[in-house]
Amino acid sequence: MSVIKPNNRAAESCHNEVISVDRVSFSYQQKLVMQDVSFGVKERDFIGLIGANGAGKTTLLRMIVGLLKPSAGEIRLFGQPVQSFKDWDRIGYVPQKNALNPQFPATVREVVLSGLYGRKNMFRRLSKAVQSKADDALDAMGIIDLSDKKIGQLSGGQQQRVFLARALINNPSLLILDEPTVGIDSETQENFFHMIKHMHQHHNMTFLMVSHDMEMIRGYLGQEPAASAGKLKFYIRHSHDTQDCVESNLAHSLKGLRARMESGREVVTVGDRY
Ligand SMILES: Nc1ncnc2c1ncn2[C@@H]1O[C@H](COP(=O)(O)OP(=O)(O)OP(=O)(O)O)[C@@H](O)[C@H]1O
Repeated sequence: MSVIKPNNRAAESCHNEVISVDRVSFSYQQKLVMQDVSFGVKERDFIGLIGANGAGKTTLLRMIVGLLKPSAGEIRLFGQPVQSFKDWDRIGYVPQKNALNPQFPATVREVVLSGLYGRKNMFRRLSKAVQSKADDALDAMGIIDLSDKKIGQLSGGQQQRVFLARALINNPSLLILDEPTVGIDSETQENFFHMIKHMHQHHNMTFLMVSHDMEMIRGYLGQEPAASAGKLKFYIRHSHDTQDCVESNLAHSLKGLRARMESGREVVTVGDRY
């Protein structure tokens, strides 16, 4: 049995849990891939998931995004069981890269817009607002100039940026990335990591990322895994913005106090408590 207890510091934080994996096991037919795995991801955490080939990393991500069903246990997203979760716009998922056929007919813009397919009928004329969302995502990835190119004709690194732009079009708060830099040259890899660190630190996004790039993982998330389950290892960097937790707790107390005062249940003179 491998159980990762939700991390203590994260459990104390004021941030909500965005992913909760509770005693999950999974088998493909008779083949047991993982057993009794538990872990939690809080808002603004950055989790690096590491493990040897075949350890079950992709399987775990596919269960989290609802593409596979656990054989046992439960997964919750933003507090909802994954099987009844509807708010997929809050999550961007970039699956493991597959080399695209150079004849693949879609343009970069069409691939990015397909991130909205769940909600939009693509046969309708797209509104200006939707087009501008695509522009924003393309711009954020630095590929706006490639908008009208066929995606199959781009390099691996450029294609990966397109898939990330597709995941970003809904402005998600959680990004799940499965080996996003496989097959990408080291300079592009470095730019890519720079970009996602920036999104983590300045746009308050939460990340769950599978990677074999130990240099990046150790450099950003620490030298040692914070937890492990079977062959899976979890490197974790929490949000350090304790200040906004303090402010959020204070705002919460003040709101409660105001409500009590308004209902006449409590009389407080300034200076009584603060
Ligand atoms: N569709 C499938 N049917 C049967 N077995 C599968 C299937 N997909 C994966 N497996 C097996 O499940 C195990 C876990 O696979 P998974 O792809 O989750 O591993 P991984 O840790 O992501 O590996 P890698 O680092 O190579 O991407 C492997 O032994 C794999 O062969």
